[in-house]
Amino acid sequence: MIKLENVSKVFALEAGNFAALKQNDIHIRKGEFIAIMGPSGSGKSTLLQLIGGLDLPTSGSITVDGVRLNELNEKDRTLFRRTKVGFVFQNYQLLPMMTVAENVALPLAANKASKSEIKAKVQRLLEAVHLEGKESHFPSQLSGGQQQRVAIARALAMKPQLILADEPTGNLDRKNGQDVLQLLSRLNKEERITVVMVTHDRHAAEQADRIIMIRDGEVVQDGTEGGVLN
Ligand SMILES: Nc1ncnc2c1ncn2[C@@H]1O[C@H](COP(=O)(O)OP(=O)(O)OP(=O)(O)O)[C@@H](O)[C@H]1O
Repeated sequence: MIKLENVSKVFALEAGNFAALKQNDIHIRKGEFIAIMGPSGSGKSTLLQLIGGLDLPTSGSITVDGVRLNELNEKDRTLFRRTKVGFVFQNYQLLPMMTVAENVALPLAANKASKSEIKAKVQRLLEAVHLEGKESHFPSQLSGGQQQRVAIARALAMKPQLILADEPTGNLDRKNGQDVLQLLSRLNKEERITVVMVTHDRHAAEQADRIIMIRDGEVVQDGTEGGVLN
């Protein structure tokens, strides 16, 4: 599903070049639930951005669902992100002036679906995250956990094979965090959606099949080999 070969990411800074990721090989199978952990600044978000085609590696190759991201032009990379990947962020990234239904409908509207099609789909997506009845609410009228579930519904709108979640429970209390983790876990198990989640929270990481640890831009431990779960 996801294959990174010898992937490095170097940022050019005034003080010189900075390698945020250094020659990493990572292989993630379809249907896996992966947690990426590591200290602040170790390169976790950078890794997620590369897998999601939000940025390109400086060297090495990245293949996602048979697509070699290095070889896509800007337009195809945008299409890849829109159709293949659902992004979930720590701060939800909902549009505050839009209702819950309008937020979830955003990716569908961009795809020129008809109004009735969109309405029916939004309804189904909100049911899937147990937020039926909240269609006309604004994000500010929901709890953090509910907002994150709206963001997950939006991420699911295009039926992605892959969800990339960057600290999805980072802003949530334990109960709301649990709900969001359970939802990701259910989508992984029942819909066979591959989930790659960056987290600082050991408890959250334990939901995953495998934990990949990153330090200073390098994978230092991989759950399948190092048994970090035990
Ligand atoms: N666009 C950029 N330009 C320059 N440096 C960057 C850029 N993006 C990230 N970095 C640097 O790369 C390193 C890795 O950043 P990244 O955000 O991937 O870390 P992280 O592990 O996700 O950290 P955190 O847990 O604090 O979110 C950091 O030192 C960061 O300053």
